[in-house]
Parts: sequence; C-alpha cells; structure tokens
Amino acid sequence: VTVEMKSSKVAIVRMNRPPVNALSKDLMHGLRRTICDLEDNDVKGIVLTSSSKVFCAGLDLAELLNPTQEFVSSFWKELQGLWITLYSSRLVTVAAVNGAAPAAGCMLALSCDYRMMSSKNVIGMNETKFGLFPPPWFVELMADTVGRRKAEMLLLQGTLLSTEDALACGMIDQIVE
Ligand SMILES: CCCCCCC/C=C/C(=O)SCCNC(=O)CCNC(=O)[C@H](O)C(C)(C)COP(=O)(O)OP(=O)(O)OC[C@H]1O[C@@H](n2cnc3c(N)ncnc32)[C@H](O)[C@@H]1OP(=O)(O)O
Repeated sequence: VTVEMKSSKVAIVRMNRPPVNALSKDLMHGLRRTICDLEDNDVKGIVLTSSSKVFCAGLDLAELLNPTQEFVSSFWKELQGLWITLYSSRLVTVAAVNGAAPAAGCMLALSCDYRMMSSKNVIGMNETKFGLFPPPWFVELMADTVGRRKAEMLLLQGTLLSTEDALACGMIDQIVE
C-alpha cells in the first residue's frame, strides 16, 4: 500500500500488489493499518485506488487454496476488520475505481462514501459464478447501495456491470475519464 499526500488533509491510498491487487491477508492488514494511521494523523479524507490497471481482483484465491483452518480463521478476521475499518471510518472515503472491481474489490468500493469509476471497466459481486456466495455484509452493502431487489438479482446471477450500467443503477456515482 502506498500513500501520497495531496494536501495536509487528503491522502491518495494506492493498492500496490501486482498484477491484480488480489486481497491477500497481508494486503488487507496493510490497508487497514494505513487507514487507521491516517485517521490518527488528522487527515480528513482518502481516495482509495490502484497503482495498476486492475482496481482489485477480490480475495486472493491462491491463498485460499487448501488453507489450514487457522489460516482461514485469520484471513476471515482480517477481511472483516478491513471492512469495518473502511466502512465506519471517520474519514471521507472516495473509491477511484480505475480498473476491474469484482467480488471483494466491489466490497471495498461499496464501503466508501463515494465511488467514481473509469469507463470500460466492470464492477460487481460475481461469487455465485464460481460456486460461492458473498458474506452477509457484502449483501447488505449491495442492497443499501442499489436497493434490495436489484441486489438480489445481481448477486444471484453473479453479474459484473459495465461502468455505464453501474452508474445507471447507482452502484457508482460518477464516471471519470
Ligand atoms: C475465507 C473464506 C472467504 C469466502 C468469501 C467468499 C466471497 C468471495 C470474495 C472474493 O473476492 S473471491 C475472488 C473473486 N475474484 C474474481 O473472480 C476475479 C478473478 N480475476 C479476473 O477476473 C481477472 O484476473 C481480472 C481481475 C479482471 C484481471 O484480468 P487481467 O486480464 O488483467 O489479468 P489476468 O491475466 O486474468 O490475471 C493476472 C494474474 O492474476 C491472477 N489472479 C487474478 N485474479 C486473482 C485472484 N482473485 N486471486 C489470485 N490471483 C488472481 C491470475 O491467475 C493471473 O495469474 P498468472 O496466471 O499470471 O500467474
């Protein structure tokens, strides 16, 4: 995770785990620590974005291949901790979605106060496409953002929306070129 101060009050927080910013346990820990440190330093707002062409590919599936019970438990704790920290942060949080944002990548964006997204990208929770279902708090985030029925349809079908369709249903707030 890298931090660039745009002024004394606004920080650009970039996920920097090539090639796709898959959320490993370490990346989630680093993100959470970064947000907490900025909160402690009188910063007012952050822009969460990526240093590569993918915003965030969601959870690191490689780390979740044949894990021990202990690892799954600590991974889950880190995931929940990151969500709680970002969602409940006192900072003004803006997601600048500058690449694909599937599954937990979408969760990060929906946990922010405002979402802008570049065109020709995709965002959504596609877990059902590979036999998983998003955790309940992912579901609630989506329902709070786009409405319950729309969320049910998107989540059941594991739909990834284009930037334009995401704007049309309110999943994002602005398209930025
Ligand atoms: C503790 C239990 C938790 C249960 C939770 C259930 C909820 C699950 C939430 C999730 O987030 S699951 C993850 C879902 N993510 C996806 O479906 C995204 C999959 N990836 C893609 O669609 C694409 O990679 C991309 C993000 C659109 C980028 O495409 P691009 O063409 O730019 O790159 P690729 O050539 O596809 O990938 C490059 C490289 O990265 C590896 N990779 C991609 N995604 C992941 C990932 N999520 N985890 C780990 N690794 C990933 C991909 O395999 C390639 O690797 P190499 O072949 O180069 O080694």
